[in-house]
Amino acid sequence: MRPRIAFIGAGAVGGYVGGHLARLGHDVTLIDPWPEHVAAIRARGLALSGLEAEENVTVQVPALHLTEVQSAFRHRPIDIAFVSVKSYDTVWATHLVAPYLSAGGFVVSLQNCINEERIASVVGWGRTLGMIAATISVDLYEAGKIRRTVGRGGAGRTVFAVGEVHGRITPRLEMLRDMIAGIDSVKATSNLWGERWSKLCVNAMRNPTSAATGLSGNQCDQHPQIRRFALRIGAEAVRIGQALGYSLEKIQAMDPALLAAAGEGDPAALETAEATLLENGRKAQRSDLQRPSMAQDMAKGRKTEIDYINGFIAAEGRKAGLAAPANAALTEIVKRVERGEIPARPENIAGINI
Ligand SMILES: NC(=O)C1=CN([C@@H]2O[C@H](COP(=O)(O)OP(=O)(O)OC[C@H]3O[C@@H](n4cnc5c(N)ncnc54)[C@H](OP(=O)(O)O)[C@@H]3O)[C@@H](O)[C@H]2O)C=CC1
Ligand SMILES: CC(C)(CO)C(=O)C(=O)O
Repeated sequence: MRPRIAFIGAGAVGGYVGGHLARLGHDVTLIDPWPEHVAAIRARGLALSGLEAEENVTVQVPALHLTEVQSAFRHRPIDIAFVSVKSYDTVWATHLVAPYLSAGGFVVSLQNCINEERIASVVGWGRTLGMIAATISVDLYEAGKIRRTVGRGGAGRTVFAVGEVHGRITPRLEMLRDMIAGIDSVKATSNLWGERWSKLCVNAMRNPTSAATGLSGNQCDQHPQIRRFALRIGAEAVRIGQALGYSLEKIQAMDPALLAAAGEGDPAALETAEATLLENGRKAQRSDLQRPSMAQDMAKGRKTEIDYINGFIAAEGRKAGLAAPANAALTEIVKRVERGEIPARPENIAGINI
């Protein structure tokens, strides 16, 4: 029998992955708190788009509001529950589906940041897996409509990674990998924690810079001061990750050592790193519409994940005895923009003097 799959959070990432799995014939149900989004999917299907015409599809997929979960699942338990809400919503989202998991059912964190422990606090470590959307960028720009703003990865670029918390490659992990492979390139990793911290470094560099300035991903890379500040953010995050014992992967196509040296001002490393950031956008065909999820939140007037990204890095740095002044300063700036105290503008970062 096909595994019964539920997505708690059918926003940009949950909706994109869930919608494509449904298109591929999997037994998917989307669950979301935004009533208009659920109503739009029910009325017109979920419209998914990308840079190429063949990526544009409308998928008919069952969509539930949170209040409908108990009646939908009480007789047909869930085998795979993807949690794809913002980090601050992780615990309640896991509680929502925990009672409906089948005997072998498990929960996958399809999120940024490091939320596996939050999920495990509800369902236990044995039922917790991680999935990293490493090089995708999507946004829920209108109820029922999600667009991808970078090119497909295919053989040239691995888009997703799935991993067990203990690092072993298990049959259920291989099943998950094979399922996701229908959407885009994916690897089963034995280094979930290293992948998680490496993606945290990417998010720390890209998400708040765009959110605090109002610039798109491409504009941030093209702005010399913001680009260099992002490298400094990345360097602090790398040093702290290493001090905590993570085995880091490449970060935005850079070796962690190169990124750290660049952010700390080594001229040769800086030149290579800056060129790499600019080249990445071209290679990924990043559209000028692309804005990281935190910038999307800011534009929608929604709460950001800043405390789970740069704020978390600074807090972990304190534990490791390493200062993270750039991450701490950017956390405060994002919070000020979020509270409406200052507008999002390039000067917020270009003017930082630490
Ligand atoms: N977007 C991306 O490209 C990527 C995101 N991620 C990560 O995936 C996780 C989920 O993020 P993402 O999918 O971007 O989240 P979204 O913001 O797109 O969706 C999350 C929830 O936000 C609400 N929401 C979104 N837009 C609106 C709107 N216009 N009006 C009302 N409610 C809205 C919905 O519920 P509710 O109102 O209850 O919140 C929705 O379920 C996060 O951890 C993120 O960091 C990872 C890789 C890439
Ligand atoms: C697209 C990407 C990689 C940008 O940092 C992301 O993860 C996000 O938007 O949260």
